[in-house]
Amino acid sequence: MIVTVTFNPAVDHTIQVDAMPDSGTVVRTDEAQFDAGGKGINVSQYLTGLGADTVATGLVGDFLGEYIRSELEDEGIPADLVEIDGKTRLNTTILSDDDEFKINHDGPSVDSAVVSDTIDAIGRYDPEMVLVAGSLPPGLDTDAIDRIANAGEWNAVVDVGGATLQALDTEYALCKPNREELAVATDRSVETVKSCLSAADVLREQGFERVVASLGADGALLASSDALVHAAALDVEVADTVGAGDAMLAGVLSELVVGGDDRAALCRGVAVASRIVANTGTTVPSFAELDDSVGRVELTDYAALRE
Ligand SMILES: Nc1ncnc2c1ncn2[C@@H]1O[C@H](COP(=O)(O)OP(=O)(O)O)[C@@H](O)[C@H]1O
Ligand SMILES: O=P(O)(O)OC[C@H]1O[C@](O)(COP(=O)(O)O)[C@@H](O)[C@@H]1O
Repeated sequence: MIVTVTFNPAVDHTIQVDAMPDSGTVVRTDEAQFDAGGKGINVSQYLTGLGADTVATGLVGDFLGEYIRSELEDEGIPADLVEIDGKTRLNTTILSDDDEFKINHDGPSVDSAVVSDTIDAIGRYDPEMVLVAGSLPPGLDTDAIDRIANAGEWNAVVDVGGATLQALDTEYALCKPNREELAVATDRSVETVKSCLSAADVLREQGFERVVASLGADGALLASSDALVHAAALDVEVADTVGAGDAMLAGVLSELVVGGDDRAALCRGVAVASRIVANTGTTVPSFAELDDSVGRVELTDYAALRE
């Protein structure tokens, strides 16, 4: 069982326009989508699609919080959400030609008492893994994440911003930075795949047993005590990349939780992500013939870099 924690869920509004408006003009479109989102919620959605056992926990409030609750229920995603007084946020992605513009709201202010409520919710499921993912709403700091990691016997996993990664103060089983977050967390250059692999090893020393870094169109890498390996991205027609990192992580965790090894986990992560980037928004796609996609992921071993 993998429990996900989203302290700052969002409704993802994805809108397609022919061209971005000029100042003072209006563009109209009939292509708009509203998805229940936030990183942990997305991971639980993809895990459910992959047939893995998961429960989504997190903080929701007001009408957009209700929308998230009802979407998860309609989609059959197990959830145990904590109700807050504030308003769940709306995050907007505008797709125009080949461009993608993302606007993320900070989210509602919350009281730190919600951390104990969240720990109570997690405790009801006795999970092997607990993932804390996404930004922190105003009112919470990195102590909230460390508290979750230390509250039970579970393997703690994080997918948070680079500065947050740097500020964490306990041991984690895995973290999933993207390229920019890897650079911020390590203060290192990440221009080449080799420099990303070295940065991932630096991050491991900061208290992460495994580092899985997603590198957009350059694929992903995994650094652990057993492996230093890069996987190329699959060649797919990209609709948008919203949820790509969450999909990668869902693929990786779904393999690790059943005892799969690092290489198999990385391949599955890349294969799952390739299905999501081919889809608009964060809708769960079909995972039919996923094993074929997993088999097409090309791995390069970089263990020699450590010698
Ligand atoms: N342009 C792309 N073509 C193919 N796969 C992609 C592309 N962009 C992202 N991906 C896949 O999605 C994964 C996560 O993407 P990334 O943009 O690094 O995540 P995040 O959403 O966390 O920033 C990548 O590791 C890759 O497998
Ligand atoms: O909590 P943050 O960092 O603002 O991110 C939240 C956003 O990220 C998402 O989870 C998508 O994440 P990725 O594109 O990084 O996979 C959206 O659903 C959500 O709007």
